[in-house]
Amino acid sequence: MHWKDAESCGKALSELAVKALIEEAELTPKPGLVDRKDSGAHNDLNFEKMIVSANSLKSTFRDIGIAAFLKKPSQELRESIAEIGRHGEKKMFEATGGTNTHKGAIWALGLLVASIAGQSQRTSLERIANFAGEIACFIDRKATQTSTNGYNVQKRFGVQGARGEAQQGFPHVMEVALPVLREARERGLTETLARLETLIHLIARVDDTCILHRGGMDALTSAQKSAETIIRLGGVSTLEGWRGLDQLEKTLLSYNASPGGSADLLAVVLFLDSVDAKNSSALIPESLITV
Ligand SMILES: CC(C)(COP(=O)(O)OP(=O)(O)OC[C@H]1O[C@@H](n2cnc3c(N)ncnc32)[C@H](O)[C@@H]1O)[C@@H](O)C(=O)NCCC(=O)NCCS
Ligand SMILES: Nc1ncnc2c1ncn2[C@@H]1O[C@H](COP(=O)(O)OP(=O)(O)OP(=O)(O)O)[C@@H](O)[C@H]1O
Repeated sequence: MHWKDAESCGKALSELAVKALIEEAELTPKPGLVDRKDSGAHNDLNFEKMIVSANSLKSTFRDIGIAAFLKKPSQELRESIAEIGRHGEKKMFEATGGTNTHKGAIWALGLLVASIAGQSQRTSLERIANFAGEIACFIDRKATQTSTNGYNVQKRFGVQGARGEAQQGFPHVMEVALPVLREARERGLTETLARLETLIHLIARVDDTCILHRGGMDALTSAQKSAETIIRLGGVSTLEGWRGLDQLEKTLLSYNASPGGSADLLAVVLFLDSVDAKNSSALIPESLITV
């Protein structure tokens, strides 16, 4: 995808980012998370709030796309999008009445929107993820919050969380989740099952600070083991694997914990997949497209 100006770039990318957030919320069932069926481990959240929150972020992603248009990773870029990201967090809290719905998603999708907007021509998802990682490695000198859940968990358990995932170029997205999604589609799974399979692989592998701060290391290890069991049983498209989802849900609820970080990374996967699809369709010469 490349655009004639910053505005059309920002608008196009923000539409794809918000669509990915809505698709993540819509995926049902999702163990421990808000979906169409219930609110998982979140008593202050529901499906409608997730959708209102996702839509409230349209201008945030648009503004990030505009600010990053044709810009290379730099300290200046990092700080200008951090400002927009923080403003987006404020909007999200206003839209949800104070509940955290999409903090991790604003961070990850914001960086990726900035990365794509910075490219002067169509490029690979690998390059996009690496470029986003480079932006994330600059220190935001205006960051004010120091005792967030993420920081506290990082200090206590030594895990890198959302910051590390982005700074390393989204390894769980690029090396785990995207290949699982594509392979599941190739095996003929329905889109819903393919996305659920992707989420389960993320839960099995990601050091999710949402789970850690609610339930500690026990909760994280138990959730990862439950997800791993589903994979070992053949995945969500087998009867045994499908039944394993109940066990994963029970495990998460017993710790009052939800895999919010994995859910955010699923939204990232859906976003990158839609960017890739747009890029490939743009390769078809217009003369061959019949409407
Ligand atoms: C770096 C961030 C994530 C702050 O982290 P924080 O310490 O507040 O952590 P906290 O645990 O409270 O939230 C992190 C969020 O990440 C998600 N998450 C948790 N674990 C993981 C993981 N392993 N991988 C990816 N995401 C994860 C969760 O859903 C959670 O909501 C970010 O919110 C931030 O710095 N925002 C400031 C604005 C900014 O710089 N924006 C950049 C441009 S958009
Ligand atoms: N479908 C979803 N359901 C619930 N959470 C999600 C979903 N998708 C993504 N998330 C992520 O999970 C995070 C919510 O996790 P959590 O409730 O643990 O955070 P918190 O509100 O900061 O902490 P706490 O309420 O425990 O003090 C959100 O920041 C959001 O990014």
